[in-house]
Amino acid sequence: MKQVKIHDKNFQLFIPYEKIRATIEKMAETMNNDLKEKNPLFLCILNGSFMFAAELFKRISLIQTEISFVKLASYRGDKTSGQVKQLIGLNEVIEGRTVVVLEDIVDSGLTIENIQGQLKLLNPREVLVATLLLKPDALIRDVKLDYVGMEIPNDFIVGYGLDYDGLGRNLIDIYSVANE
Ligand SMILES: O=P(O)(O)OC[C@H]1O[C@H](OP(=O)(O)OP(=O)(O)O)[C@H](O)[C@@H]1O
Ligand SMILES: Nc1nc2[nH]cnc2c(=O)[nH]1
Repeated sequence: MKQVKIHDKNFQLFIPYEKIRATIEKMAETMNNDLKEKNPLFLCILNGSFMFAAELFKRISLIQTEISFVKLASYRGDKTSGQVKQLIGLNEVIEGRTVVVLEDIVDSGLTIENIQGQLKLLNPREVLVATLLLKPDALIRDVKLDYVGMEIPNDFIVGYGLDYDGLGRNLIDIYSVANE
């Protein structure tokens, strides 16, 4: 069994690349059917989603489509607002458009809920969400997810864009933390 040590933790192979690729191929096929005539704007949420976004977007066969890359920036607000995560880097006008948010993982659901809320203020036609991975047992928010690649258990994972303290994003397969 393939293993890797990152910082202080051991990880074992969990989802091989071939399975990831096949999952994304299926997602793209469904989206190609659903999003015809919609001129969708895909929004890749950096950092973790870059590999998923690249693998998916090259399989989107529509001509009228674009992709853009945004990030959630943490900064200290005033004492009352506390920690605020603001969506930055969105240069496109999304009013009246179909936006497809691309996430690598939905865990608690807090991030995607925040992103959906911020995008809806800009009056898009609709905000759809595509996530490669979902941890159903970790969800604490009732979020609407339109395309889910795979459901996984509530264990910490790395690889394929996902990091452990900055490292592991370059692993081609997905690994899960080993129980020791
Ligand atoms: O559902 P949640 O519990 O909110 O977790 C999901 C979020 O966590 C990860 O991002 P992270 O904050 O680790 O940033 P990164 O993508 O830059 O690694 C992932 O890319 C999602 O955006
Ligand atoms: N690397 C990593 N980031 C996450 N963000 C939310 N859940 C996870 C996870 O399991 N692994």
